[in-house]
Amino acid sequence: MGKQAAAQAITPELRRWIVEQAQAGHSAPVVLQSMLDAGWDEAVATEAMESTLREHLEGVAREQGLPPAVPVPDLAIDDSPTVLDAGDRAVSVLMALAMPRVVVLGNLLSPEECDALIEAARPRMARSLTVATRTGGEEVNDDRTSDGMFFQRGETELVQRIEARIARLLGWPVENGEGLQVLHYRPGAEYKPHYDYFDPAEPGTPTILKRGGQRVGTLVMYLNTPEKGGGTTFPDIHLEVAPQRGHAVFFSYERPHPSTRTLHGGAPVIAGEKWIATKWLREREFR
Ligand SMILES: O=C(O)CCC(=O)C(=O)O
Ligand SMILES: [Fe+2]
Repeated sequence: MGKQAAAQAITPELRRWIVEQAQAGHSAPVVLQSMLDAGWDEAVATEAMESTLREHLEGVAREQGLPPAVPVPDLAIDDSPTVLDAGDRAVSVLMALAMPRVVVLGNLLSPEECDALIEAARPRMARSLTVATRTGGEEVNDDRTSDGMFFQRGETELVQRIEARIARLLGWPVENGEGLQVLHYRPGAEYKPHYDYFDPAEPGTPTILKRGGQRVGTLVMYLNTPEKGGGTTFPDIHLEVAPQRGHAVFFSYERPHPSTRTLHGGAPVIAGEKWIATKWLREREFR
């Protein structure tokens, strides 16, 4: 059995040893097991590994000139639950990837909620604009051939309910969310692969960041099920999420950089149509 946790200090020597093990190609479970075999308390060993490797990777990233990592929203799925309590609803976990963080959820929205969102959005749809990082304004973008609209945060009782559910699931304040965006794709419409964070190299980005900082996470909720096509694709990781009504895909990005491998897009709708609601999460309060 391990020594008393209180008696076990995470020393610089231990940190150096952990980094050496990782550099020698030993996987995290193997390194952890050898620490346990040597008498380390499991909680202390896990914390030592996590904090050491996080700091080490952050140092390597900084040396490579990457922007610093920031905290991101996430789901409480460390112990592999099949169902999450979203307050007013039991949401299923259908697939989870750690790096990049991508989680597919089932039953996030009821069929009635999906229909009600579509009907509330329908009269307000216009050709989608994207945020123009060159200027900080908005512009029509040929990469995005859908129609869209934004709800104000908390605009209706339904929007409020969904936003509260999302905040609870992701452990991220409602105030840090942008207003819900609803998008409608007709056959042939698509959203070419892109990143949701704002490119730090673009001149308009500092203006955009004044409203709540960077985007750090995205939740795409499917409001209907197209007959064919319309999946959400992640080209870097060869993943395509099927658009099923009431399901959602969440992903996060701890720095505004392609190394997050969160390149994604809406594949062309081949038959039928596609409706989604997207919630973007910011670092801070979005006003
Ligand atoms: O249509 C999709 O599946 C993806 C939508 C998307 O990338 C976005 O709204 O930022
Ligand atoms: Fe996106």
